Amino acid sequence: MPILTILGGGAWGSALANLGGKKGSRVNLWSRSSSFNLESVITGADVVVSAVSMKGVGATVDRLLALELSPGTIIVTVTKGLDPASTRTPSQIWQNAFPNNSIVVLSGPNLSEEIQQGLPAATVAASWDLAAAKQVQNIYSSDIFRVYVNEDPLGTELGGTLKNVFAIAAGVCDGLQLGTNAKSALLTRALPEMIRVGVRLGSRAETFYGLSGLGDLLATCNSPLSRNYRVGFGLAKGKSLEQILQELQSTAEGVNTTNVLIDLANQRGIEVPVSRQVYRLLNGEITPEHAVLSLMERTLKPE
Ligand SMILES: NC(=O)C1=CN([C@@H]2O[C@H](COP(=O)(O)OP(=O)(O)OC[C@H]3O[C@@H](n4cnc5c(N)ncnc54)[C@H](OP(=O)(O)O)[C@@H]3O)[C@@H](O)[C@H]2O)C=CC1
Ligand SMILES: O=C(CO)COP(=O)(O)O
Repeated sequence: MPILTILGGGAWGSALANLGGKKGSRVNLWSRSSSFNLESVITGADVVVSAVSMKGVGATVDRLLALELSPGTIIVTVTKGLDPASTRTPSQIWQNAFPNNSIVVLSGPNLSEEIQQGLPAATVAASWDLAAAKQVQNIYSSDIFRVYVNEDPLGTELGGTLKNVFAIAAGVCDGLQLGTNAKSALLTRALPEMIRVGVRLGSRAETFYGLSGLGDLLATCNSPLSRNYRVGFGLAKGKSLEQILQELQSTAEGVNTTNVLIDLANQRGIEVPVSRQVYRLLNGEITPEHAVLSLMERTLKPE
């Protein structure tokens, strides 16, 4: 029976603990408020899943570095964010800290509330080490959770990370009641923007057409269960970002991701028109209506 240790007892960590238990793994769920110590649940673990938000990744890596993690332990990262200081993804941070361990990215259209209700979903386990990805596939696949594998961890991770920026835009679109045509245009233009960034950072374009890219874009941009969508919706309804985040009482990674993405785009000269309007909106430079107008009035070009 595999031993699975989840780090982070938030919405997604809790759902992943339940999903892991369904398939018969022995599951430990650890969070900073746990009464047991981290070492006791790391020792002997076959798989350690990091389910903390971006702001907790550095501290979690440091905690594990202080312990003896076996090189045979697979590290799975499910965080959908970018590090503001280095612009690196969580899997890059984990790989850098643990060069001898296999790192697997688990990402897809996986709204935790639906999964906790037992509704069916699919996802992707991605790694340079395909055997490790397949091990995670076996541990997590069940009658309600179908896991695919691929060998593009960066593309898989960036799909789940970048779609949060567009989920904010989609929330604005729905909050302003712009209609189905506008929403379709937004989501369709979001995909090449994600691919442009992903390919420049070293991912494969085709990964973004799969579950972790287009799949997660559709789920998150169409669901009020998404916290990032709710950020955009709230802004369109005239609430301040501060008030929205206070009411959410949960993680909306898209806010930080937008800021880091614009840094990256500026450094590398990547064209990200939709993300740039989301950035200006989040930073109080424009109104939601002005953001829409700016996109409509861009220089005309071929599709
Ligand atoms: N909810 C969802 O539907 C999905 C979420 N994700 C991603 O998973 C990640 C976690 O999201 P979610 O569980 O929903 O968020 P929550 O807001 O529910 O939980 C936040 C988690 O991050 C941890 N955390 C926050 N700050 C720190 C810190 N400074 N040090 C250590 N740990 C910290 C918390 O740890 P602790 O438990 O110790 O308090 C908690 O586990 C995000 O990147 C999100 O994008 C991915 C797929 C689906
Ligand atoms: O990533 C998610 C679903 O795949 C969760 O989206 P939110 O973080 O916007 O709630």
